[in-house]
Amino acid sequence: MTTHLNVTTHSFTDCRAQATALAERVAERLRRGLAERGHAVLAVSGGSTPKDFFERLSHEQLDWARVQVTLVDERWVADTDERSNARLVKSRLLLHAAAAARFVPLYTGDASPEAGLAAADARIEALPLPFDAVVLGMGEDGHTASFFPGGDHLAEALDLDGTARVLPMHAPGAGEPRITLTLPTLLQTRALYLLVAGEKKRDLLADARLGLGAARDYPVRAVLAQPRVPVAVYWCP
Ligand SMILES: O=C(O)[C@H](O)[C@@H](O)[C@H](O)[C@H](O)COP(=O)(O)O
Repeated sequence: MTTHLNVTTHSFTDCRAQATALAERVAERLRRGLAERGHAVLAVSGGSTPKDFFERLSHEQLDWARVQVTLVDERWVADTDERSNARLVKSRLLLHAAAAARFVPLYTGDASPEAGLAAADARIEALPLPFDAVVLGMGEDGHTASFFPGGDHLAEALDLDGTARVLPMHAPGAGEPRITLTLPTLLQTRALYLLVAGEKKRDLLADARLGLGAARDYPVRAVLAQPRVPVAVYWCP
């Protein structure tokens, strides 16, 4: 098997500069989608790293009313919960110019991700994919989206030949039940970004790229090693 590592890293000494650069890049992608197709679709991650990027992106001038924004994954909690990625996107991204965007949540209000799966799947199916841009993050355990080590649907979620668009995920490190877009769904994108901060994550990513030691099995390696879409890593200390 040939391993393709089509990864470019953009390193910044300043995290605000990183957030600004990625916001400009993503806005450019959205503008191109609007110009060429009349609409654009963006999928973003939750967590703490993208906050500055979201705020910066929210000020970009473009026709947000024709942009749909969804999540690469969601913690199965109400959108009022402080762990909710929807809450984060609403409070940090869908403001200013970006307040006009249409948000497509993954959380359905059902009791479990399994119970909400069909409805969440229908929401993603209704999007005019491919995405114009997908922005991933990464945890220090090597997870990305909700592709957690030891996750109950991990193999299925990473299967490039799989047909599922979204899957539930339960994992020891996940905190709560999750729902996640699968890797083949995330790779239906015109541009793929991985936004990471900190030296520990930089080293982990370097090991994952080379397939060294424990990093060989980190779920993020599946993103770095896939042959379909180049990955642009945006890193700051
Ligand atoms: O809902 C989530 O947890 C995310 O989408 C997840 O994949 C995130 O990107 C990483 O956990 C990094 O999170 P931090 O930015 O908080 O380190």
